[in-house]
Amino acid sequence: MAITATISVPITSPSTHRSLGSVNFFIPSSRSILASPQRTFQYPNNFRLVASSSMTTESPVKTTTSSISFLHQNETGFLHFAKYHGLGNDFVLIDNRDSSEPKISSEKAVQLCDRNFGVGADGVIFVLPGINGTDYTMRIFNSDGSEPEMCGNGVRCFAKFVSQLESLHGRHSFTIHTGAGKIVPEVLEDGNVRVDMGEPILKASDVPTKLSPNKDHAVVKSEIDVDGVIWNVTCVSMGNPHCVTFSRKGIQNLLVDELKLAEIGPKFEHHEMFPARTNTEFVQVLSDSHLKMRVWERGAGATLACGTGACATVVAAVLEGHAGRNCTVDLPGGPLQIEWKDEDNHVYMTGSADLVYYGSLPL
Ligand SMILES: N[C@@H](CCC[C@H](N)C(=O)O)C(=O)O
Repeated sequence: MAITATISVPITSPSTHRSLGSVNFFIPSSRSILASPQRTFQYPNNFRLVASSSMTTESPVKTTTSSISFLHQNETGFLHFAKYHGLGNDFVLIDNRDSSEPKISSEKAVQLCDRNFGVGADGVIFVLPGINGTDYTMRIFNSDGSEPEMCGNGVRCFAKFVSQLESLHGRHSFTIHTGAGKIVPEVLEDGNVRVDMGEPILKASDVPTKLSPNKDHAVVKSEIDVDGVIWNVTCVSMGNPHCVTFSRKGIQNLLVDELKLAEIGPKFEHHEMFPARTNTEFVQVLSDSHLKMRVWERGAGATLACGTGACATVVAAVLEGHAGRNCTVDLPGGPLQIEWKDEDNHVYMTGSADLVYYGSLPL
């Protein structure tokens, strides 16, 4: 539950010194946070945002109308957004329910995602009107401006954002149209979100990968040469493509903390065997129900978590015989609970999604 401890944050135009609005910071409950006395944030278009004051928060307070009204502001010329994260995989969320076209371009999304000159995020997510009988549509731009089909952590953040926009309380669920088809998140009583992520796609040409299928049209524990090193990979699509590896020549169980991700990740992402590029998960098996994973994301690089990647990891672990269908996947940003159900072949993901703050930007 978010609270309403608010720092007064005026946005002023450097040229006219005119007030342009404000940003509210909502601090997650059960934490005590001391904001530094003077913090400066630089936003695109040379607008400067200065937060001064300090505060502590000690007890959870229910979200009040001030956060709701902040989200429903609609002066023209401003982009109102919410910043959320799912285990450190962070997103700018935009209420786009009044139009089926995203309010900002992919170029603008790249600027917003910049961690030095923008808000800083792994992607920008739009809440659009539903299509094909669904309640909402989700679209997302990666931080490089490309548009993926799906985002697991993003869909949990989307669910929490929609709950706030629609003032939904208690346990509730809705349907979301995505590039990966219909996705159904359920916000639980404890604030976590459980998502029916649908069926994994294993057919090589649909992932897509040019690696030769070796098991029922799928690529399971196949060798791939990446810059002279032979890795064993299983390819899975959760709507978006994933290449999962547990081992490479000479190393049966990867020690993921030792990997130089920034060096190896891009070589997988742009490998000729992946015509749509790929997300890559490097996985260490801790037990048959506990995996540790680091990810290099297509279009975003090394992130602290990847929901679709955690789902693909458990599917690959089952196919390679490393684990059972119900696993905890530890990511750098925290754990996800993943179940690949035998009965319906769907993958279910459960994890947190948290509000960081609300903000406004001149468009
Ligand atoms: N972090 C996301 C995946 C976002 C999309 C990905 N970078 C892609 O291009 O496929 C997740 O949590 O699933």
